[in-house]
Amino acid sequence: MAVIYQAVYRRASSLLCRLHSTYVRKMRYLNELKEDDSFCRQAQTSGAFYLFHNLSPFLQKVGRKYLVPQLSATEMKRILEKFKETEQWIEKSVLIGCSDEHIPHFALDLGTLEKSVIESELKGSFTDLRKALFVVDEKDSPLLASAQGLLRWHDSHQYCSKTGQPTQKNVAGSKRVCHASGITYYPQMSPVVITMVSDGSRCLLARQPSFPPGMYTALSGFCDIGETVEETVRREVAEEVGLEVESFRYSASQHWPLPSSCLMIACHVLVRAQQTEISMNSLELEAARWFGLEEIMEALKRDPRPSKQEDGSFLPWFPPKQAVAHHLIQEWVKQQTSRTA
Ligand SMILES: NC(=O)C1=CN([C@@H]2O[C@H](COP(=O)(O)OP(=O)(O)OC[C@H]3O[C@@H](n4cnc5c(N)ncnc54)[C@H](O)[C@@H]3O)[C@@H](O)[C@H]2O)C=CC1
Ligand SMILES: [Mg+2]
Repeated sequence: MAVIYQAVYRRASSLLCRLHSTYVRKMRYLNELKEDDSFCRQAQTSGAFYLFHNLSPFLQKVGRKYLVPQLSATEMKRILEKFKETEQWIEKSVLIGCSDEHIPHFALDLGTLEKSVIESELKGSFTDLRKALFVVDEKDSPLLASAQGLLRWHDSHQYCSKTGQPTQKNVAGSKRVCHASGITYYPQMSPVVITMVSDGSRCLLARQPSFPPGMYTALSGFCDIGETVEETVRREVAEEVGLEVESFRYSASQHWPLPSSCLMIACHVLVRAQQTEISMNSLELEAARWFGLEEIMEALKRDPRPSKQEDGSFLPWFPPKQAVAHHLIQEWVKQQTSRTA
């Protein structure tokens, strides 16, 4: 009965969907795949797969470009047969999106299979995510970030934290259930604010001791439970550089997978022009200082990597364009230049 009901429901929603835009149809289709295990299992047989090995994505270098290849279900089967593995492996995959034509996209971690064999078979290499994010085409880095974030969450949530029993993932990988306690676990991420502080004519950037030499970026911090985004921004700016936020403007957000899934919420704030003396928290930061517009524009021209001077010091440089911090710095420059024009 349930099967007939689902078929009727699907037929009715597909008729209705014809009236919707491509985007709406895609989102409805993905939602259905998440909610309906048998529909998703069937979709896996015609899906496209992105491969990972112990959370490192598979890339192919073609000329100077790094591509993120998709494997068809048939190619997946061939690889698994080579290892004498069954197609049940495909069930370990997680849904990460679909094409406009409704080809579902899955990510699959082949961590227990011999890495070098897959690499030579598919003519590419599993690449550390920290490198991969910055060498692939800009449109592919969010895909790698969300796929790896989801695979990492499944890898570290295989047991129920209340009963210690194994949890089972649904086919799409949008949740895990402990059948002993009835608890459903959903993929987690931590909200983090990233704040471009300005006093009206200068902006404040800082560095942590773990950053590569010379790299400065906007202040960041995890949201505490119960806080609003505005409260986190106000607290982090006070904690890290001892300044009072006067006004706040939301800019953009980004999923950031390092070291594990964060939702970066980027904003601009102004501090009181009469109170701009930095009192840096040296437990968290190694340096924090004001930058003028010209110095920022010079640093933006540099490659995003350390460049050592003859005297042993490093010129300031900023995170690459894939990071939302870069977007904040560019926005600040635009705002300052339009003001002075
Ligand atoms: N995409 C981008 O442009 C940027 C991303 N980030 C990311 O923002 C995140 C937070 O930045 P921080 O300034 O280090 O944060 P932070 O200033 O809050 O300090 C980190 C400390 O917060 C505590 N903490 C509280 N909740 C935590 C949680 N859910 N997970 C881990 N630690 C937690 C820990 O004691 C940790 O040592 C980092 O993961 C970093 O990779 C930071 C700057 C730029
Ligand atoms: Mg911080």
